[in-house]
Amino acid sequence: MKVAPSILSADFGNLQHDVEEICNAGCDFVHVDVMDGHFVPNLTIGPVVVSSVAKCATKPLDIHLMVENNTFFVDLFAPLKPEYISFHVEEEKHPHRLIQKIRSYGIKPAIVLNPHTPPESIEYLIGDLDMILLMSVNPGFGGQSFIESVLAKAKKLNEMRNKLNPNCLIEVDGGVSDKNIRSLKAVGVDVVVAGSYVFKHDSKEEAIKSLQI
Ligand SMILES: O=C(CO)[C@@H](O)[C@H](O)COP(=O)(O)O
Ligand SMILES: [Co+2]
Repeated sequence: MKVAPSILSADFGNLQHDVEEICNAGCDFVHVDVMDGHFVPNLTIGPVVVSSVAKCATKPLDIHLMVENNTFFVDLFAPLKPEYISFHVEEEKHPHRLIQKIRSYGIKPAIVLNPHTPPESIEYLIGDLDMILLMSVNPGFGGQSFIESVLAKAKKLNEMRNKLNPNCLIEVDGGVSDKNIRSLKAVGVDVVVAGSYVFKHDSKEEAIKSLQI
């Protein structure tokens, strides 16, 4: 299991320190939550701050867009060369076109599904994706409780991707901890995002290792 700590739970007054700490502690990706105050009722960081994060991160960035105007934000973040840019399918009229645009920048495209969005909604996109991100909380905030129904959804999605695109990873984001990591592994999840669980631990290394099962 790969682990992407979400810097939403970092200390923004000491962001460089916290980014370096999770990278040195052995995380696989640095998860960056971009919120615009419209798609979700919260506002986070833009390309100025994320470019500082990119400079001190020694692990690849996993940018999670929670915004209304996806194309505008893809153009804004592409020069920072993240490994992944993911966007919410609920907020995109032309997801296939946006996947092509992300790939044209040399970035791996990923799609995010909110807790209520069925995996079947992306059946005809799976072949063009590098990762699918399942939200296991309602997007917008860290520190929420894990929604159990995502386990059945991940199981169904795992069957779909094994058939249609075995190289496409499944990522789960929200309320992930050592309490649910085994259940997530059992249904075929490849990558977990963990914000509050990692950052509340004194030893980031122990926290990250406890999820890398
Ligand atoms: O995208 C989001 C929230 O919208 C996440 O990436 C959270 O930041 C995860 O935080 P925890 O639930 O792990 O505290
Ligand atoms: Co996220």
